[in-house]
Amino acid sequence: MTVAGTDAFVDELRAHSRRYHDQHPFHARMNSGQLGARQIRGWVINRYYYQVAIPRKDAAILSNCPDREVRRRWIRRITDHDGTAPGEGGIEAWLRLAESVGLDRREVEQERQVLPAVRFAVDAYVEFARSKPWVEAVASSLTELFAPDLMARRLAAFERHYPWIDGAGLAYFRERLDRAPRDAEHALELVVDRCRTAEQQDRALAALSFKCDVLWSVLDAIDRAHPD
Ligand SMILES: O=C(O)c1cc(C(=O)O)c2c(n1)C(=O)C(=O)c1cc(C(=O)O)[nH]c1-2
Repeated sequence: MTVAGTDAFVDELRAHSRRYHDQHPFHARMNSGQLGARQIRGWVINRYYYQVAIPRKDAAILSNCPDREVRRRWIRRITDHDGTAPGEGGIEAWLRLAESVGLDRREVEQERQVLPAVRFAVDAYVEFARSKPWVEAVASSLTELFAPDLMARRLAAFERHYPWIDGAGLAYFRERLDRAPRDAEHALELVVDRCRTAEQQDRALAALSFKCDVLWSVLDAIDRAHPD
């Protein structure tokens, strides 16, 4: 569909919240305390594959982006995930989450238990960033507009329903509460600024739809593999 002014465009981007993976039945069960330890572990193991793909996806955006100002801000996303020294960064925090749900970090890092459909979906996201114009790849990151609400609900749910998980393991989600809005605001600014024609706006909307599908497919695969 074609949109006109900036407000209508932003409204359409935000309307993708209806397709965000917070609506997925697996997340609904997670947030209402219905998942068992095996299901939580399966989710953490598979989501690790997404976490390690994110900085590679962001490096692909940087490599396609000729604008120095944009690169200067975007590069923070990579150091947020990788850290700047051993023992730091979001991926390390995810591994601590893995340990606090009872997993062995080496087992998680080996990625042997990652489901084929999760690999396909996450690899498709990285490939999208490599092969599409950088602004479209930035638009695909805009699911992060919807992430903070889900993070807040997830934190509350883990503390309330899963007391067997060490609270220190939840640091990753606490950090995302601040970082996701910062990152999403920057991405939204860029997309609104660079997508002026109806065609550019349609491509940005399609990129965001694609990303909603990536996240949904990841959860479909995890849900199917861990019915109980
Ligand atoms: O747990 C989640 O529900 C969730 C969702 C998303 C998202 O909406 O894409 C991201 C993350 N977490 C996340 O941790 C993260 O670092 C991240 C980076 C990106 C991105 O597309 O650049 N999305 C997300």
